[in-house]
Order: sequence, then C-alpha cells, then structure tokens
Amino acid sequence: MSIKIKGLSKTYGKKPVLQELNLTIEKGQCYCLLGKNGVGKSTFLNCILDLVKPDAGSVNLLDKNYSQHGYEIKQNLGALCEDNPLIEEFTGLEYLNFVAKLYRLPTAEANERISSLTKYFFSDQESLQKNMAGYSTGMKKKVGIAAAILHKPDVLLLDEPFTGLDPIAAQLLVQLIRSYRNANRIILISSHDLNYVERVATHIGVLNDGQMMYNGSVEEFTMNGKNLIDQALFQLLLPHHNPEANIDWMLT
Ligand SMILES: Nc1ncnc2c1ncn2[C@@H]1O[C@H](COP(=O)(O)OP(=O)(O)OP(=O)(O)O)[C@@H](O)[C@H]1O
Repeated sequence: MSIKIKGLSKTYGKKPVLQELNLTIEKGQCYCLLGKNGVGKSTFLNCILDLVKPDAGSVNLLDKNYSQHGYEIKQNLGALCEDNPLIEEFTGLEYLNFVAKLYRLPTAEANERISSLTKYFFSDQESLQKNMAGYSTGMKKKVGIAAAILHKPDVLLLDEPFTGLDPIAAQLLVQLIRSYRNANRIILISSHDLNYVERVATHIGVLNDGQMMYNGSVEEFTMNGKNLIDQALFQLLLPHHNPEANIDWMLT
C-alpha cells in the first residue's frame, strides 16, 4: 500500500510549479510537505487528489491509477483541502451525515462515528446544530477534518490542518494523526506549523523551485534529533531567500 508519484509536472501559464517530481509514500508514514508560500504544496496535493490535472507524470494510489480506478481510489481517500469547502447552509451535523451518505456508511455506523468525532473535537455540542455559515474558522476546520476521516480512508491528505485550530484542538489532532498513522495508514500533510509537524512527522519533503530539495526520514532531516525541524528547514531554505531584503527604513 503506497502513494507512488512519477515524473509529476505542472505549469501554470509560464510558471513551472512542479517539475518531474518522483516520490513514494508507504503505509505507516506521516509525510509532511514543507516549503515557502506559493511553492506548490497545495498544487501537489491537489494533483494527488485528482483536483488538478498534471501536465505530465502519474499518480498511483494503493496500487491503482485514476484513469482505471478513480472511483475505488476516491472511496479510500480522505482529504481536507486548503480552502476547506463546506456546505455552509447545513449545520455541522447535517453536513457530516451528508458526507456519511456519500460514502454509503450504514446509518448505525455513521451515527456512532459522527457522535465520537464530534465529542472528540467539540466540547460545545450545541453549535453542531447551527448553520456552519456562522462557524469560526477553527470550527469549520474541525468539521472538515471529521468529514475527511469519517469513512476511515487508508490515505488521508490534510492541507494546512493545524491552521486556525486552538491549542487544545491542535493537540487533539496531533493525537488523532499519531493513532491513524500507527494503524498503518498513509497520511500526507502540507503545513507551516512546524511545532506540530515535529510531533507527527515520520518523513519530510521540502519543495522548492519545483523540486524536492529534501525527501527522507525525519531522523535524517534533523540529524537524529540534533536539530529541530525548523532549524533544519532554515538551514536548507535560508540560503535561497533574497539576501538583499532590507527593512531598515522602519527603524528611523
Ligand atoms: N489555479 C491557478 N492558476 C494559476 N496559478 C496558480 C493556480 N493555483 C496556484 N497557482 C500558483 O501556483 C503556485 C503554487 O501555489 P500553491 O497554492 O500550490 O502553493 P503553496 O505552496 O500551497 O502555497 P502556500 O504555502 O502559500 O499555501 C503559486 O505561484 C500560485 O500563485
């Protein structure tokens, strides 16, 4: 069971975002994709989700490809997209029930899972009876996460899952990701929240200029824990940042 990416390329207009990327993510891994703003992390995840069509290359999930087995792949794939699209006219509970129906979960099982996930993430259960249009960013994010894992997919893709969560919810998500990973599934995360990445990652990918600047275990990335992930990332990326940037005008 794996995600296999071969020769994946994507250009928007004249801007090459992904250039012949090759990558394999195995079960039991929590692969965290890091990189500067606009470097192509969401584009990469969206190619794996079949939401963005790559110009070249192939995505193989769980030994299947989209052209022949799109339906089966999507049944076994859960995702939280960066813009976290929800149907905001629905209450949180209505939405989760709707998602459960899409995945054809038996009613009793759906009720049990929705109840346990909402109890896990929401101390205020009453809010789940209200329309999501009135939810805060973090509340929407928690509903989006619950919707992504409701059908217990073997592959879970989370784009910026920690952004907007309060520290309690973020810690609960860390625990959930660890348990999910330990159950031998595949988790792929794009995140700038390195404190949380530190707690969940088994593998790290650093995307820069269309290429994987680093792709390997977290141990190797941090030199067996001698560095924190943020230190290792700065060492890798800072030399590529604009050295002439100067904001001294603010000081006078
Ligand atoms: N639909 C689109 N049309 C044109 N350009 C796009 C489109 N989507 C993304 N881009 C461009 O592709 C590049 C990569 O965007 P992407 O959102 O994948 O980056 P990212 O690494 O996820 O960024 P961030 O960390 O800021 O969320 C950016 O330059 C962005 O402007």
